[in-house]
Amino acid sequence: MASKLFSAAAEAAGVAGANDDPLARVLAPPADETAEARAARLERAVEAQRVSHEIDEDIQESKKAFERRKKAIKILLLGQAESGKSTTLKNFQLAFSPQHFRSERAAWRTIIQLNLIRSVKRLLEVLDEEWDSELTAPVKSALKSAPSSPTASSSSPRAARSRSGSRSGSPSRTRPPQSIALPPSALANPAAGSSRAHAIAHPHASTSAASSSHHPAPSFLPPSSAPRHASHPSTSTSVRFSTTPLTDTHRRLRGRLRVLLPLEAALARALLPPDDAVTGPAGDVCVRAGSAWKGAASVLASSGLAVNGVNLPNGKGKEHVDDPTRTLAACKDDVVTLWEDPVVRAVLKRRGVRLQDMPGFFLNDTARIATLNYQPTDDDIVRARLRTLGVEEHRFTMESGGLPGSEWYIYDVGGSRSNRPHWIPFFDDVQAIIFLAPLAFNLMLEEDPRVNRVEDSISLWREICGNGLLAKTTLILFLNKMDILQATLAAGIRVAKYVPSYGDQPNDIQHVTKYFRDKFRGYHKRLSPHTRPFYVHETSVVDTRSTAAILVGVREGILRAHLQSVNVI
Ligand SMILES: Nc1nc2c(ncn2[C@@H]2O[C@H](COP(=O)(O)OP(=O)(O)OP(=O)(O)O)[C@@H](O)[C@H]2O)c(=O)[nH]1
Ligand SMILES: [Mg+2]
Repeated sequence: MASKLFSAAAEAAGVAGANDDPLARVLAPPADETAEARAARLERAVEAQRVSHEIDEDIQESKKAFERRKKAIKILLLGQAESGKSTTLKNFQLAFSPQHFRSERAAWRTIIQLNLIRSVKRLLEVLDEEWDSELTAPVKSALKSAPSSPTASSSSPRAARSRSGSRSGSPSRTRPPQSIALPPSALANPAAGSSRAHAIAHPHASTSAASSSHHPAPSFLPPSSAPRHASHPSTSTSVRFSTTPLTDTHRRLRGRLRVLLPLEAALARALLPPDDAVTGPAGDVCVRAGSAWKGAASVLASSGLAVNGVNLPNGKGKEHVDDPTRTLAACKDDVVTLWEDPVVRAVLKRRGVRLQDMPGFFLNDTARIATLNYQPTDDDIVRARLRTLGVEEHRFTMESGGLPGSEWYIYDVGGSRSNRPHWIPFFDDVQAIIFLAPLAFNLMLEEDPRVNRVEDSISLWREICGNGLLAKTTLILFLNKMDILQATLAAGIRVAKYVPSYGDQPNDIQHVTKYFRDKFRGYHKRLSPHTRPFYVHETSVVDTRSTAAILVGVREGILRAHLQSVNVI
């Protein structure tokens, strides 16, 4: 259309005065036009025609893309933060578009290094908390005449964090238990909070009730156990004495590993322009949807960085960043020694910290990852943690299976509460929702540590089931992280302690899964605007093999429903 206008103008310019077209008259060259002016005018007309062609082609392309998208199958991945949405997406890519998945391998190397550094950082924090708390440990009357130690009279920020119980391998993990408070028809009423793992008895715990009001509560006690006022200040005091099994060797290791700490921020800066790199609630690096982090990370991973500097791929010019790969490799043995040390493990256990439950946990693989020529395996990529912000669109062309060559769009969303309003615009244009709900009955939300994770998942599920915009959408529920549920139950953690209505049913995986599955099924049945089938799968999406088998079934089911809805079958 645009090109027709310009060609008409160019033609008119060439044959000015040859007809009565008013446009041609307006565009006609002046009668006394020189040869040079004519040449310049014709050149401009040709350029205008070229631009016009380009615009026409763009419009055609957009129309085709719009048509393609309209016909394509669209899936929305929903669920709370850390439920496994992005991991499910990676499984889709690995199963149905493996070439594309593997083309991003280099980008994930940097993220996995970041994940490893983050775990080391957390490990060092726990050791610091341990050393801090030994300085404030109270002792009883044997020392009652001793003056208070100046080191014990105030609390360090680390010790304060430790007391608050808000930090652990998985930040929500060490919260004192809170029972799930679901709507009346869901689970039972909340029960009073009680102590759990992190309140492991300390050798001096029994003395705490008498500790002085001038001294902070000992960090090994949950906040609820800490006395508000001292009843007998004269019977106890705090002095500096060693209660920790950690030794000078541990201090030396910690000292050497501190070199890793600045790398996290430096890598994040190198990966992304400031507007795209964001720090998550747990202080982790995350990126906004649509940012070019994969390109930047690939460049960073393959740039063969010099020891002391790197040209940043984000176009911000030169900045000096220690080569993370070399620094990590230099620290490899120290990280392995510290992580495998039985005393360190005992301290972690006593403090109720399970680093292995942290998203993006790679400490067990340090010897393999902290090397100069590390290349991530498929499993590493699937297990890597990068928080999603906003909504990411991923387009697939199916390489095999039903309807090969068909186009699929998968939308991966950020699951934390502040991200949820961004989901709604996608509701009226998707055929299926895969809803991920880990049965983390003993964990709290990171963004609101008062809210139990299963409670949050169930109330989200209720909203999805009852939403009118989604009345015709296929809902597929993944009860995810079954491997973690299995380990939690095997560790003797009882569901009834957090979900009183669970009662005295057996605390095994079959009964627990059935209990929660029935809750989800009940809401699906009761709240769906029209009757629709309830699809549910028990998944551990970090297990790529079993997930691939599940996804083949899911894909065929969605395809069939889609074809039925457009009356093809
Ligand atoms: N053990 C285990 N870990 C899992 C499972 N599913 C996901 N994870 C891990 O949990 C972490 C969080 O998974 P993600 O897929 O990033 O979670 P998400 O739902 O995309 O989270 P947001 O982007 O914050 O909304 C990652 O480190 C995953 O490797 C699972 O079934 N078992
Ligand atoms: Mg995600």
